[in-house]
Amino acid sequence: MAAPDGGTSYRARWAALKNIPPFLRMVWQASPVLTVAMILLRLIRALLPISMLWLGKLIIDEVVRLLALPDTPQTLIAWWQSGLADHLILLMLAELGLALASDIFGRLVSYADTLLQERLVISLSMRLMDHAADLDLASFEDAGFQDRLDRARRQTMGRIPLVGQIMQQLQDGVTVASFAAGLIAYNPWLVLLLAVALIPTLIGQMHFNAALYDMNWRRAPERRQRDYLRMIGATAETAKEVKIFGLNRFLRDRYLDLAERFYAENRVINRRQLITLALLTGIGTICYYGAYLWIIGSTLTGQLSIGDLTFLSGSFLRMRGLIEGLLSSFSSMAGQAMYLDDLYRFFDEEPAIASPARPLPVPTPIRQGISFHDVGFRYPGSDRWAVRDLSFHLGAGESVALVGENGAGKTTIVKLLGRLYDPTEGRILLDGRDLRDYDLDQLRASVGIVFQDFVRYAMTAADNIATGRIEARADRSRITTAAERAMADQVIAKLPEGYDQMVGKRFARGVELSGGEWQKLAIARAYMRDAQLLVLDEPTAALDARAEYEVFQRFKDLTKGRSALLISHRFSSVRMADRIIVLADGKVEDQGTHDDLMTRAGRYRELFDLQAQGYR
Ligand SMILES: Nc1ncnc2c1ncn2[C@@H]1O[C@H](COP(=O)(O)OP(=O)(O)OP(=O)(O)O)[C@@H](O)[C@H]1O
Repeated sequence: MAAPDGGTSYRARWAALKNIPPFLRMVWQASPVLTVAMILLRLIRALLPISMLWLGKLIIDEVVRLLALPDTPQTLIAWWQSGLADHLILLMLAELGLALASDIFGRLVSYADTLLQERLVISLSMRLMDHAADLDLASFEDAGFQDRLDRARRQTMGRIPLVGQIMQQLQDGVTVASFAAGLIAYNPWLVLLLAVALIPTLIGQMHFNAALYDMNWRRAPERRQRDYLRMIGATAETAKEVKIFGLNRFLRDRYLDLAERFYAENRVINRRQLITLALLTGIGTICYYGAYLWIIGSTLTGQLSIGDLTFLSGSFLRMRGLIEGLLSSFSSMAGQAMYLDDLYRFFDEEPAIASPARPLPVPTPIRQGISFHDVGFRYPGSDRWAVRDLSFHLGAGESVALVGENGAGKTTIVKLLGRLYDPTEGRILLDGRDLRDYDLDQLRASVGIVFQDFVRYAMTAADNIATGRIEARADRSRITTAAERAMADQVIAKLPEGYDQMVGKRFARGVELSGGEWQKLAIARAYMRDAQLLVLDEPTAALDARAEYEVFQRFKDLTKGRSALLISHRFSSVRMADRIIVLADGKVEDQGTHDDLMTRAGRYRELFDLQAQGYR
């Protein structure tokens, strides 16, 4: 994948500003009410600074005017009684009112800001999860995609403050415009001076933000590796092996090596930034004092009043701070907007596996079964065929076992059955129609697969089973029945909190289970479904021989009338199937019942004898 137009070019940065409107649309979608409230609050707040400064000027001019009067009162009470200070008092009250309002609006803005950001996190996270669920499994197994996903996930959290930043930007923009209007009224050159002082800083800042983005972009794969090393160096899942094999040193050295390279490049860019920006800011300061000189000079020559002096120098000071802030946050905003590309690119990713425009309903019951016709499949990015010229039939109501050595293609067949992938060549037919013609959700709902590497959810035991049919999560009797069928009920009976026991060590109160116990929970998931085709892809490897035998025996009984596919390396279990398919190098090498296969001097008998010998 090519890098986006060199992060170092300003064009890329300006172009990234186009990402802001869609981002604002997302903000709006996250909460229209809060967005409107935020804009109104900030608009009011934007006009308060100039109003207060102007009142300050009026107050000073009034004081100067009063002091210049002949025979001024000598005490405060006398001032009060004379009524001369009435106007001044009014002005001061107005100033106090504005100061109070400014405080209150400030608090309201940060309150609304926090709420809006929270809403955005929620809404973006939901979109991310929904979209990830729609994408193909192939995407998740692709390293390039994982980098994109990683960046997109980061964006959901990392870009959230951008909301506040854009809003602040708008607010400061309005404030600056109000000050600029004031300055222009006095002397347009003042505004120009200010611009000359600040533009070089803006360009410098933009340049360095782009360089940092560019580096982050290029280094995403390494960063993922670095984070992965840190993760395996310090998590509960890996602690055992890391200790026993003494991997700590190896992991931290590799981590350090990657981290140092990252750090070195980061330091170079940051150092350059330090020097350049220090110089540019110096120019800004000189210009600022030039303007200050003009203001003081004009006051001395009587062109400006003392109130004007305070107003102008106040405006100037505030504006400089504001514009500097605006420019730097504008350029950082543009920089952040470049990161948004990653988020959008992720959202733009379309799944290749989807329902057709006019999907067929999956037949219930399935009458003929499933047939593979010369199916060939290559994993994306791989030039090796995982299966090739594969043809076999899985009849309705039939139980079939797949055997074959590691890498023979058993799991690949399971993935093809669940349409996690589509064949590269050939066709898979369900009751005579291509799997691709059926409604995808219905198809997946009619197969129940327990994978070899099933997920161990850090949730309650009941939820671990309910994931097999999450809509039935509240149906406790369905869950307990599924548990009994999978012999998981015995596991659960031993848990202090039974079905409501948190399992796994990730969270507090969690109880760790043995590998076999986890497998029983996973198998129970299959029984939660009303699947017409049930697949056990070797989820029984950690079960002892007796337990596996029993699981398979029950599986066979309980799936009567439904199609079942069993994968196991244990021949004692495999022989229970109506038919056994022997796979080698992604092809069907032989098939038949156990007895058939044992009469032939093929791979099946060889493997069977090998295993049997081990037990003698
Ligand atoms: N995600 C993947 N990307 C690329 N190649 C893969 C992927 N998964 C499997 N393969 C390759 O496809 C071939 C078949 O793998 P598969 O997992 O189907 O074998 P299996 O028969 O289930 O093996 P095992 O008994 O070890 O589970 C293997 O050569 C494997 O290297």
